[in-house]
Amino acid sequence: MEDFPERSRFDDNQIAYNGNEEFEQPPEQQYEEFEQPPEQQFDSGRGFETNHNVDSEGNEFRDSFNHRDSAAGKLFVGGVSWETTEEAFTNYFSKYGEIADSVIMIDKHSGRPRGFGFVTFADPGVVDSVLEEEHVIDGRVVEVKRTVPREDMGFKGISKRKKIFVGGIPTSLTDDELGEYFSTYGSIVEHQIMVDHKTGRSRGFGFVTFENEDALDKVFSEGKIHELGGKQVEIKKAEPKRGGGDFSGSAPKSYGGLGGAAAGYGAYNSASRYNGKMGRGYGGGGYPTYGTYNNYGGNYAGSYAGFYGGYGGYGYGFGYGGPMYGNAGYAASGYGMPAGYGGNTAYGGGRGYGNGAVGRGGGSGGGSYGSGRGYDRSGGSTTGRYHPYQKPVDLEEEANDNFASINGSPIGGVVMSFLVKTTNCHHLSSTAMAMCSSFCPHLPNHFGGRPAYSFPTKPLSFSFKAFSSQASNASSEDELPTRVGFLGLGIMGSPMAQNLIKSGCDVTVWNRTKSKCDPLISLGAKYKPSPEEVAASCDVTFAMLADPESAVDVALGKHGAANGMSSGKGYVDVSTVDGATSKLISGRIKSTGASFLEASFSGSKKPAEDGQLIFLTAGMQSCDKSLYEIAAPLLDVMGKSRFYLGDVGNGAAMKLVVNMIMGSMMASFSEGLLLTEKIGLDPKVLVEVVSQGAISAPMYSVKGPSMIQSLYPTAFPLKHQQKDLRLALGLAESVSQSTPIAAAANELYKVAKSHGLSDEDFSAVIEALKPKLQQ
Ligand SMILES: NC(=O)C1=CN([C@@H]2O[C@H](COP(=O)(O)OP(=O)(O)OC[C@H]3O[C@@H](n4cnc5c(N)ncnc54)[C@H](OP(=O)(O)O)[C@@H]3O)[C@@H](O)[C@H]2O)C=CC1
Ligand SMILES: O=CCCC(=O)O
Repeated sequence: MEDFPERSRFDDNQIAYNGNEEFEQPPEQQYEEFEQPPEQQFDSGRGFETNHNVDSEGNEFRDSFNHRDSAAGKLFVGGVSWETTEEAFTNYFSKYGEIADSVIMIDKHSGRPRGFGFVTFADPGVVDSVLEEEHVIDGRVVEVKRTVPREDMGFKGISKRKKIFVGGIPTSLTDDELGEYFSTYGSIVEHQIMVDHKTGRSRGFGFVTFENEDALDKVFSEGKIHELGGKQVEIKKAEPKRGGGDFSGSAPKSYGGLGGAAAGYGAYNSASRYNGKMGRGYGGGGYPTYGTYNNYGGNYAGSYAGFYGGYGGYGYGFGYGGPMYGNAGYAASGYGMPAGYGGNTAYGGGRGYGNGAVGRGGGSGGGSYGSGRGYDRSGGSTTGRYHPYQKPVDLEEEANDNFASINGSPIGGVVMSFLVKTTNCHHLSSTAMAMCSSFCPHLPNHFGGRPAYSFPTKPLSFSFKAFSSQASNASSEDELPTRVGFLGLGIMGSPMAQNLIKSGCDVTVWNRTKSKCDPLISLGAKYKPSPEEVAASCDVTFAMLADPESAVDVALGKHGAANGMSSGKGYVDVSTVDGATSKLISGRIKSTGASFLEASFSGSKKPAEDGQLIFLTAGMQSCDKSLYEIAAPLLDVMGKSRFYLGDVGNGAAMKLVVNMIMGSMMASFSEGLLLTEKIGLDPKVLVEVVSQGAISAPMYSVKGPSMIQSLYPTAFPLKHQQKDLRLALGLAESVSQSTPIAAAANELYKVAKSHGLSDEDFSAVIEALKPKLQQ
């Protein structure tokens, strides 16, 4: 699904910056290791945040008192309901003694509470008794922790910032050129463009350390955007790394998933530390800040939470990384919550799981690469080894990990039915692994896969060969084709084409409604007045059209793309269509001597903006192989992973199955929301409850709050969801598979459409269940 980069490009950083503006910190810092358990991260309270969340203008937080003077009586209070007012918060604690100060932290961007606060007692002596008790404010159990002055945490000297992060560095820029540019602001101690350790290619960002802070002031006095190597780069103050790095330890001291950016302490040693409360994942500060739907784990989890997940918001299992994205696994007994609370881009890559009775979260996420490796297989020692960049993964280790997670996962049933022996599958996730067939072919060298361990074999009834790959590994050696066409600039096509442009491709666009081309033209795209002319002028042409009819029309109609195709060119259809349509287009394109690739995808608007789509490709056989290799780096610009599913039609089929599930989930969720309300319960609480349990899905947490308000900002139009259900039902029919749930859901979407909700987000299906629409 939607919303949620390693590429040797700025997109890495874009996720952190452009995709979600919340984070103040460059990715490198977001991924720095923690050495503090969550409560200590909070411990320093505003003092801490002063270091980490306040931007260069220093205006993020209310600051009504000096924490250094008052730390003795100061407590951190986490898990505070959004509903709780400061007055209620203060009143609650006043029963323990005179309050010197109290504050609920507010997100500076959204103005919303961040789910935690601080209370300072005039008499530090009362703190112990407060800590001894359980606290419930406005119906919600809150966590109260002692704070520790930052001075005691070994972060001294942190304010001496002389280092900047530079993002968006053109890949052609050299280290020397970086140094040369910034040396005009002052003496430089060190400068470095970060490179992909595997390929040696620039990752599009770097660091410059000045000799003194004056230089820093000078460089920032000219703004955060500088022109370097002909491109605009963005500078940020960098935070010094703190210690830590290896989180190996014994169970009682282990942290769940030390992951990436907002990494989320998966389920921080829940049993022992939290007296048996399971799965208190301190996520990437996800708790209070619901992003928009589009943001999924992104905004939501990491949202404004300050850059180290654990610091800012107070996870409580609200971040994502849940089954759909994060592969946050579930322990067979008692889970460690679907911990991964990603940060900024936060699809928690988290592998939360645990084999013992003690759930260990596997929080992760954070940007794209939080490895979030915290887990505990047996209740014994825990390896919380953290590496800022998860990729490449250790196949064997990960395979084992994922096996554990699959077993207990709520999607386990589905996944297990796909489980087959895998060889040479470059593993991405449990889902990805599950997709690899026993016949997984030898991947092209650039896939770099190593033999993985074998899952228990269960034969597939499908004959396709499948493999998956994480985007960055697959195409690292490939060059981007220079001339790329893009047909269809709707909700999805526009951000996808935009990412191609930003990555340096020479993009030519066309859209039926020409005005939608204008923003892309202003970004540097060329325009051609017909699909035919786009195809004729490009090496590879992508099509992102509404439905089978428009996909056929644009590809095969008068002045359609096929007319401009010829040998050596490629056509990649990324629209959601049925297999038959895909085969029809493929056949006609191939008849021109060109190649065809099917590449539908999962993910919606925000992942499209963030280059985090999940491609479901097919059609590499025979003549299309080279197109696959050519298209792969382009798909990697737009997406985070690719599955290869075999013959043309399989990509479409997989996409339809995914969307069939999604459509039913949304319909069912809608019923639940309305039922909750009808029986006098708070649907907001339902959203919270769901988000903390096994059925958690980003979709619910992100869309739920707006659905409750009858708001449906469109990310995925309802009409397309109904189209996908219709096509999926056709697919099911073709193999005599019974799909009564999807059929019922389809009817609901049809009702919604008939009431004019076609262009609303598909979550508007809830309206079809409301009495006024049912009459
Ligand atoms: N939104 C989402 O979250 C996702 C959508 N998808 C799928 O991607 C496809 C596009 O989705 P999305 O961008 O959301 O949809 P939009 O409705 O926003 O865009 C549809 C695009 O198709 C074009 N189009 C429609 N009819 C015709 C036609 N007859 N001839 C030529 N062009 C036509 C539209 O042109 P014009 O601007 O002129 O109307 C527009 O460019 C759909 O198949 C959808 O199911 C897949 C994954 C996620
Ligand atoms: O086809 C649309 C899928 C939307 C999503 O994956 O969030």
